[in-house]
Amino acid sequence: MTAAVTVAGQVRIDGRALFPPIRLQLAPGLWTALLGPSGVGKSTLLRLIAGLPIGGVFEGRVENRQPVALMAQDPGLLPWLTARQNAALGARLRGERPDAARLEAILHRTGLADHAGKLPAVLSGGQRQRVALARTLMEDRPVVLLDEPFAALDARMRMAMQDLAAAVLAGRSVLMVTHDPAEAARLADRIFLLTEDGLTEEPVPDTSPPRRAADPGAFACQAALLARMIEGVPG
Ligand SMILES: Nc1ncnc2c1ncn2[C@@H]1O[C@H](COP(=O)(O)OP(=O)(O)OP(=O)(O)O)[C@@H](O)[C@H]1O
Repeated sequence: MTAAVTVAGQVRIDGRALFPPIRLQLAPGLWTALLGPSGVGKSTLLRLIAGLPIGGVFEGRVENRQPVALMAQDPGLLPWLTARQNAALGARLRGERPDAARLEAILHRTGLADHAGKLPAVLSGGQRQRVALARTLMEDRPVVLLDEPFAALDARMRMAMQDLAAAVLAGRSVLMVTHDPAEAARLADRIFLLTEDGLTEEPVPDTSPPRRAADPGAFACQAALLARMIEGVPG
């Protein structure tokens, strides 16, 4: 079993700490979900683990850093490349030939086969997000960081893409930021909630992910998470 990637410390933006010192450990080979209010620093934690610059000062360390694939909130597609070329971008940037069979299979499984020759400008928001997902699934990395990866998808497509990601990324250490407690309850082996008060680990269902949409344990987990997420909200 590979050592767990861990981010420990705190982040200051303009001198103000976003949250008290935390220690977030990814479950090796499993899915970890991270929820929390907008602006609390979830994407910043992903960028720290990816070794990318952040908008503030990090006081702490990242332990057991490993090669990552990052799917950022913004699909970040190159506008002059087709969906297929964008999906294969990682290999091209490394000067490698993309695995053509794998590329076509992933384009097919992300529902992009009929759109693979189109430029991002003529794709819908959900199609663009699926190109970014396809690009991430093409990468063969031990750690995969997903920032709200299914947020732009309709309910049916979202569930299909969740199942696809769970299958393709089996055995990877995945950290997924999401605002959707149902998504966390369906996909995660471990769930954390980050707030201005710190990081807490939340209970997960006792079944293995990906869970059925109607799984009673996932429903109960979703309800409990929602209650935790709106604690202190008036009304
Ligand atoms: N490049 C930057 N320069 C300055 N401040 C930044 C920069 N990037 C992020 N921030 C600030 O850092 C804080 C945390 O941002 P971050 O994107 O990590 O939040 P988040 O929890 O992912 O939010 P959301 O759920 O809305 O995506 C926010 O207050 C944001 O304004």
